[in-house]
Amino acid sequence: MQLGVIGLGRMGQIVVNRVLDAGHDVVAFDLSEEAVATAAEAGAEPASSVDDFASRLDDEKRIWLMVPAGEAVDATLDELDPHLDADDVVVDGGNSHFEASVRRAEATDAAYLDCGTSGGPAGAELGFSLMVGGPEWAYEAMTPVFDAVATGPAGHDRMGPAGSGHYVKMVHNGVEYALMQAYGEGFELLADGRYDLDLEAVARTWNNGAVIRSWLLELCEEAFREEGTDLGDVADHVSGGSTGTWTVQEALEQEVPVPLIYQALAERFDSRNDGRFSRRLANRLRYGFGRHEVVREE
Ligand SMILES: NC(=O)C1=CN([C@@H]2O[C@H](COP(=O)(O)OP(=O)(O)OC[C@H]3O[C@@H](n4cnc5c(N)ncnc54)[C@H](O)[C@@H]3O)[C@@H](O)[C@H]2O)C=CC1
Ligand SMILES: O=C(CO)[C@H](O)[C@H](O)COP(=O)(O)O
Repeated sequence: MQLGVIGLGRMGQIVVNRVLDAGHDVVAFDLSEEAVATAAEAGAEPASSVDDFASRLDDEKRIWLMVPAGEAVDATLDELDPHLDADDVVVDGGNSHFEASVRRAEATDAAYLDCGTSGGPAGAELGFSLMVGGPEWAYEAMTPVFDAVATGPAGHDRMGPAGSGHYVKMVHNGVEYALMQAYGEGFELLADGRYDLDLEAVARTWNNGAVIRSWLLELCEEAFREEGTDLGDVADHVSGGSTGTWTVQEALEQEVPVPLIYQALAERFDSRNDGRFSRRLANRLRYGFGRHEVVREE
């Protein structure tokens, strides 16, 4: 089978490599010539533009987009659209908002599959977990590619109609935030608590048979091993947050309580503030009602 891949960054190169390793052909394009050259070295057929890319694909085009979510997806689809018809399949494997995916599925002539991709660059060896939404025939047509990119046949499934794949991935990321927060709080208590503990040893012990063992906990173990039990100079700053924000917005709309996911998201936002206004005001209000001393900045 032949697959065209657009977007050859951290994730796209893995898609290329895994599909090539499974014995399929790949045509590759990226705005970065360096990224195209890397894919070509791995065995992909390089393309120099979207038009050139489309001209190298078979009549029934099978395309995987792995560009950043948002404008890049729309820009790529705008350029691809004149080359697409109803026999073609386009997969968006990025972290797009599910409503954008529904809109794009309606707008294009091709069959559109929204594919939530989990595993990250670190999961390259094992393969990814793929959550796919869109027409059943298109999912079936892409099965050899999904088998190659995922951990295998059990690593992907069709979640439902257009949007459902990215919807499930959005919630997956919300769960990811809450799990990270829970591990973070537990290790913070251990770090600041009564015993002088080696947190790498704690994580390793937990990872061997404990109820709370997981890949994220293995990554905690790795972090303590590589950064030290006090995390060295790793800053109190967490970036990102779009998928968690969408999860909380959707939970509010559906009136489903997700306090843990919200709290984890709020902690991220809080990590980017040097001095929280609300806490400074609380500091001053305690003086207002109780004549408690105001703690002043040095
Ligand atoms: N890195 C991760 O852990 C994961 C990322 N994702 C999602 O996968 C998608 C890609 O992520 P990464 O590979 O990490 O990003 P990246 O930034 O490493 O790579 C993106 C690539 O797309 C190319 N690109 C941007 N606009 C383009 C355009 N209009 N036409 C052609 N190429 C274009 C860039 O040159 C770059 O090579 C994003 O939606 C991301 O949210 C999903 C799961 C995990
Ligand atoms: O989807 C992912 C993991 O599952 C990606 O790593 C994503 O980039 C995480 O972004 P954010 O931290 O902003 O949610």
